[in-house]
Parts: sequence; C-alpha cells; structure tokens
Amino acid sequence: MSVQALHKTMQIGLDGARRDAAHFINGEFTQGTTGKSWENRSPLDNSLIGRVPEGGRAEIDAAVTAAQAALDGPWGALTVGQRTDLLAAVADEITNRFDDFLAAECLDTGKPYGLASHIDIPRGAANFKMFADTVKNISTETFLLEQGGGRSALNYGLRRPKGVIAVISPWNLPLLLMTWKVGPALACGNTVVVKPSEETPLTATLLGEVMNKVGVPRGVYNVVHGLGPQSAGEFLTQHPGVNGITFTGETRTGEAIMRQAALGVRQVSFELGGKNPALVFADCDLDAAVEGTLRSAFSNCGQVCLGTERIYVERTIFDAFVARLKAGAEALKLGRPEDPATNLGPLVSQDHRDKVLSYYRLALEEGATLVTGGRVPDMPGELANGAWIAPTIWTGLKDDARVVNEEIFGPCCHIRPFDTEEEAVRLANSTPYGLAAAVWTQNLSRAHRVAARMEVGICWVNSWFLRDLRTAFGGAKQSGIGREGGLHSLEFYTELSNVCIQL
Ligand SMILES: NC(=O)C1=CN([C@@H]2O[C@H](COP(=O)(O)OP(=O)(O)OC[C@H]3O[C@@H](n4cnc5c(N)ncnc54)[C@H](O)[C@@H]3O)[C@@H](O)[C@H]2O)C=CC1
Ligand SMILES: O=C(O)/C=C/C=C(\O)C(=O)O
Repeated sequence: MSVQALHKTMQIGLDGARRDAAHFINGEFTQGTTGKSWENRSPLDNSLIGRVPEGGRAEIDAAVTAAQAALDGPWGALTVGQRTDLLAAVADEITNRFDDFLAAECLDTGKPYGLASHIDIPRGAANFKMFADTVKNISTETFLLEQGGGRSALNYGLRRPKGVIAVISPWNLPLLLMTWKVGPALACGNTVVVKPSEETPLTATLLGEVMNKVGVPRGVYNVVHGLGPQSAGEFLTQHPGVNGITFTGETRTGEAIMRQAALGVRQVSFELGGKNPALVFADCDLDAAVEGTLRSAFSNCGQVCLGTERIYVERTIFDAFVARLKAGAEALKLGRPEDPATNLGPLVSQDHRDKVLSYYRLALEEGATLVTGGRVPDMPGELANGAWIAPTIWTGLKDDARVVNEEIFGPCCHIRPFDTEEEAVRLANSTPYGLAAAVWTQNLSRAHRVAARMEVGICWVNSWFLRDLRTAFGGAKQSGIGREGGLHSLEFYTELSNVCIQL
C-alpha cells in the first residue's frame, strides 16, 4: 500500500484529506486555542502528512483539570476488576485497529512495516494487557508488631494511585514507549496527560479514538501536542496539578525536566540515553553474535536507546567479526515501509539526520577508519528528499573520541579489539551512561561473571531486545532514575501507605 493510500485508511481526530493531529482533552478532539501549529512531514520524502496543533498553558490546564476530575469521579469509582476489563478492551481495540496504528506509526517515523508490525504495535496492545493482569494479582506486606504485655498492632500496606501522571514520550518507538507508561499508570488507577514527541503525533492521537470506543471515562487519557521548552512539555511538567512525571528521552532533557519537577517536589521516573556496549568473546557463536549485533546496531535505523554503538571484540576474532558485520550492514536494504524487502527506513527527520551526519564527519576528523557507510545514500525519485542515511561502521578511534563516548542515535557503531576479559569489562563500563549491554560468549561462567559486572539496567547474554515485560527495566548511572516493568512499575505509579491498627 502506498503512503498516499495509507493516509486514506486512517481516521484521526478531526478527519480531513490530510492527517492532521489533534489534542485529545476530556474525551474530545480539539485544535486548541493558541492558533499555533507545525507541519508534520514524512521522513521518507519530506511530503506533508498534516499539521499538528501546538498546545499552550490553556490546553495543559484543561487536560490536567479533566484528569483530576476523572480521578475524583468515574475513574476513581471503578473497582480494580472494572478498570482492568476496560484496559483489556483497549488492548483488544488496538489489535482490531492494527492496520490504522501501523499506518500512523509508519507515516510518522518511516520505519518498515515489518518492524512496526512485529514490535511497535503488538507491544502497544501488550503494554495494556500485561499491566491489567499484573494489578489484579498484587498483595502488600503485613506485620504484627508485638508490644509486650499482651498488646500488639497490625500493620498493613495499602497502594493508592499517585494521581495525575505526566507522560513525556520520544519519537523512536512512539506507541510502544508511550503505552509502556500509560498502561501501568492507568492500571494502577491514575489518569494521564501525554505530551508525545513533536515528531510523532499520530498514534497518541489515534489512541484517543480507542479510549472513547471502549468506554474509558472522559479525562482519563489526555493528549496535548507541543514542543518541549516554553511549550506544552515544560508547561505540563511544571503544572502544580501533576503528581508524577515519567519520561523517556535524552539525558539532558531529563535534567531539564527534573528541574521542572522540583517545583512542588514531584517524583520522576526516567529512562534516558545510552552508549551501549557489546562484548564479543572469541568463544561466542559467531553467527549469532554477528546477527544479533547487526540488529542491535542498525534496527530502527539505530534509533533505539538500547542499541549498540560500541562493540568490543576479542582480538583473535576481530578481523573476522568486522568483515562479517560489514557484509551484513552492506546487505541491509533501505526502502519504503510497505516493501517487505526493506530492512531500514530513514531517520526520523532532516534535523536528526544533520545531527547524525555531524558525527559521521567528526569520526573522520577524530581519525576513524571507515569500514562502510558514512554517507547519504542515493535514493530514487521522491525518496531523494527523505532523511536517509547509510549504515556505518568505524574502527580505529581512540577511547576518548567523542564518537565513542556520545550517544549518536543513528545506524552506526565503532568496533575496537580487546585482549582480556578484564579489559573488556573496563571498556564497557567506561561511560557515564548505564542503560544496556550485550555479551556474546558460550562460556557459561564467563557469561554470569561479566553480566554481574556490567554497570547497566539490562544485560543481554547471547541476545538483544528480548523483553519480558514483568522484569525491571531502566537505566543505571546517567541512563535513568527508577525501574518500570511488572511489579516494579507499582513503585512509581502508586503511593504506598502503611495502616497501623492498635489491637
Ligand atoms: N529513547 C531515547 O533514549 C531517545 C533519545 N533521543 C536522543 O535525544 C536527541 C534529541 O531528540 P529529541 O526528540 O529532541 O529528544 P528529547 O529528549 O529532547 O525530547 C523527548 C521529549 O521530551 C520533550 N521535551 C523536550 N524538552 C522538554 C522540556 N524542557 N520539558 C518537557 N518536555 C520536554 C520533547 O518535546 C519530546 O516529547 C536525539 O538526537 C537522540 O540522540 C531521542 C529520542 C529517544
Ligand atoms: O520497553 C522496551 O521494550 C523498549 C524500550 C526502548 C527504549 O526505551 C528506547 O529505545 O528508547
């Protein structure tokens, strides 16, 4: 199906010939009152997808007020069973409208259908289903305090929703990462105001239709579009009616949001940037290590915070690994989302490509050997106007090179040899980030030993992006604050109080 045909399949908010986005406030689609908007352009060919309204303080106020009213009213009055039934219905409706969500996500991001239909959209549904199941089965602690003389007191924990949660989400996995926060927030009984990334407004808007269709009360799920600083993002995170802020995105943005959250001492949950290492030992299954590293470096055009940008390979297999990764990268097919042969789409925007290209230039200035890529590829027809970029591999950089230390967020990686396990661990940990690592070895003892020493939130062994949604997920060091996933999400999305009863 062509992108033009996809435009016609979708019915978003204020429907029209173009796919204009809309705020979704108190169960209604609206263009808001600021009169400001921006163009949403396709990263495939720079064509106009539609316009996106920019929300201001009035829209944020209206959304937070609606969210609070829903908490005080119909949403707060539901039993856990009624609430989780509604969230299961949300999951089912996302699945019913799979093609609409797929079209919207691929319009905004240009990512291949093959990727979005296996990862982004199913996870959008699973994030509601899994947390609905989780909250039906939670218990809290109980302690009997023995005071002596036959007296005692019973203590038990109670979990209450935190209140109105601000969700600030990025553009790389828009539906997946937004619902990863909205799912547990609603399952725990909160209401949300979402500020999606300005690059990818469509799936958050479309989810509003799903909420209305299945009967989620108005005000429970709100969306206000806008930018970050001095716009909807900042206004939302500063709003005194917001009780907690959850954010996925760049570390420096996390710092800004943390300052905003300090007003009124609101709690934050952050999943931030990374500069993730892969350690490839000579005793690995080389086929699996090459295939896994190809995915971890290049999937989603390298726009995955868990992706690998630093690869350390034991010297005895270094040349073979570099040659095989190069061959794999050169075999990746760039193309349109709907083409089943496509492996890689474009980057999300021209601006982001400018940023990634600046690192491609910097790598050469810093003395890298270019193994492959490093350029803008020739694309046919109107695709020549898109944000395309070639998958790129470097070797030969010094450990203190900026390209080896700064998050680039593009389809690129640097490969460096190592001689000992100790050296590999030291190199992997020599970063202020601590999100993810991948270890490739068939030596079980080494796998456990090295994994235990990785200063990260998640360490994959002989795998990558294998996600069990019940597990703790988040970043160490400058890669985040807190953990979400399964029961861990309750720590942020609920307030735990202790009841102490003198018996
Ligand atoms: N998952 C990740 O780790 C991601 C990392 N990035 C990295 O971040 C770089 C910049 O990309 P951006 O889209 O600009 O990411 P960003 O981190 O600046 O923005 C993410 C979200 O935060 C919002 N935001 C920005 N400033 C804000 C503020 N002061 N208050 C409240 N909200 C604010 C944005 O509007 C957007 O919704 C990329 O080049 C990439 O390197 C980008 C997207 C995701
Ligand atoms: O929750 C997941 O499975 C994936 C998370 C990925 C990111 O947080 C990211 O790429 O930003």
